Amino acid sequence: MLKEVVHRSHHLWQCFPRHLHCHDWSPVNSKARSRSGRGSVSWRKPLFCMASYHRDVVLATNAVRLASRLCQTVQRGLLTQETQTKSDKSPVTVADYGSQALVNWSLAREFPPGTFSMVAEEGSEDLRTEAGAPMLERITQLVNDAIASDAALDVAPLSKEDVLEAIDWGNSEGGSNGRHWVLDPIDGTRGFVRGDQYAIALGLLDNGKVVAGVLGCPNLPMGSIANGIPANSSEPVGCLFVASLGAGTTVEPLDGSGEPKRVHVSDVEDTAIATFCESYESAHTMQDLTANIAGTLGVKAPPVRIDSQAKYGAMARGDAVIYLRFPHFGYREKIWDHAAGAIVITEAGGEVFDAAGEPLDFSRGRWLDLDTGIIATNKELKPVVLSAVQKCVKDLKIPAKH
Ligand SMILES: Nc1ncnc2c1ncn2[C@@H]1O[C@H](COP(=O)(O)OS(=O)(=O)O)[C@@H](OP(=O)(O)O)[C@H]1O
Ligand SMILES: [Mg+2]
Repeated sequence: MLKEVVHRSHHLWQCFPRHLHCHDWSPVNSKARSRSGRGSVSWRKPLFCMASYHRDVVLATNAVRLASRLCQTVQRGLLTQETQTKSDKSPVTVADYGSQALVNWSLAREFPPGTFSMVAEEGSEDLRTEAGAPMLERITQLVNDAIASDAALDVAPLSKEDVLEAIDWGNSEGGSNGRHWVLDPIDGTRGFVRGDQYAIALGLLDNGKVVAGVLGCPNLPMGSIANGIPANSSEPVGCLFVASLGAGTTVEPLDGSGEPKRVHVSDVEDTAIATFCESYESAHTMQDLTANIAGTLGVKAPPVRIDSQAKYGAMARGDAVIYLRFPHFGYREKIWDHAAGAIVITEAGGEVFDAAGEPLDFSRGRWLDLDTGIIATNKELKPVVLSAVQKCVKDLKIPAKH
């Protein structure tokens, strides 16, 4: 089946120069028909020529929406099955693999395998073993259910082999030359298991720079979370953040029920009224250090702690003014944990940098090679935040470059 899709995509691909695609999606959408009981992830049609990454953004948005559906299904099941313990990792793994397969499959409808590079978290090795067979069965079912739930996708079901193949399109090492997609199929695994925040994070690198990013945040309220995430609120949840170089950052409902709106980072310049956000999990960031930095800055509000790159999205629309992340000694950051989030912030007018004040370098393969920590804030506050960070890091005597 994939071969048929790839063939059609390849034909499309040959018709248009790279980065400047003026076609609508009629070859895909002409087959779409409305079927009762099936929603649509609102596949967008690019109608006219726009900035160079517009087409990539459209594809990425559709891919993330589709993967979000699968993740929502799995999380719902995880939280409702009484026999399922929350410490059981298997549902998470199923969702990770399924989300990665769907994003890769979606991109491969337009970029034939072999013509796009994807740096993603998962590989299919374990699923190819006898022990992995039941899991592969379940993933294939979830992937096909997600595709079937979309009225715009009238394609034959994927086989198990198709799913394995799609997962493995994510095995690129990235690097400083050319275009590389970067995917975290479920960022914030622990939040996912708890029933809290997580994100499907898809970025695009061009010659080592992040040029586009899409964050699907299925549990993030559309309204501000500056004062934390309200329990049992009637606020609509599910946000999609989209950013591309020079085009700004937008947020819209993940379910396609509303229009994208431009967002901007907070313009607060007084640290006494600033808020900061950080990882929910204390194992993921040195919360003593971040408290110290916040204290040095005179920040009074308690931290907003949420999982995943949903933090970057929340910050991009001004819910928090500062983001502080300081993993414990020895942890190496991976590019898929920050690529999409970083451009969501920078295109919203913010800055993302390490403790040396340098922007993050995504050109070195699967890992980020940074000085201590990751910090984000608005341009006005960067000098004062950086100075507080450097003072507190020095006091802590953390070895540089960890
Ligand atoms: N020990 C340690 N230190 C620092 N960071 C770690 C660590 N272990 C994991 N990770 C990565 O953190 C990703 C989760 O993002 P956050 O840390 O922002 O969220 S949270 O901790 O769940 O609140 C998480 O992403 P996922 O693995 O996709 O969930 C990890 O890549
Ligand atoms: Mg992650």
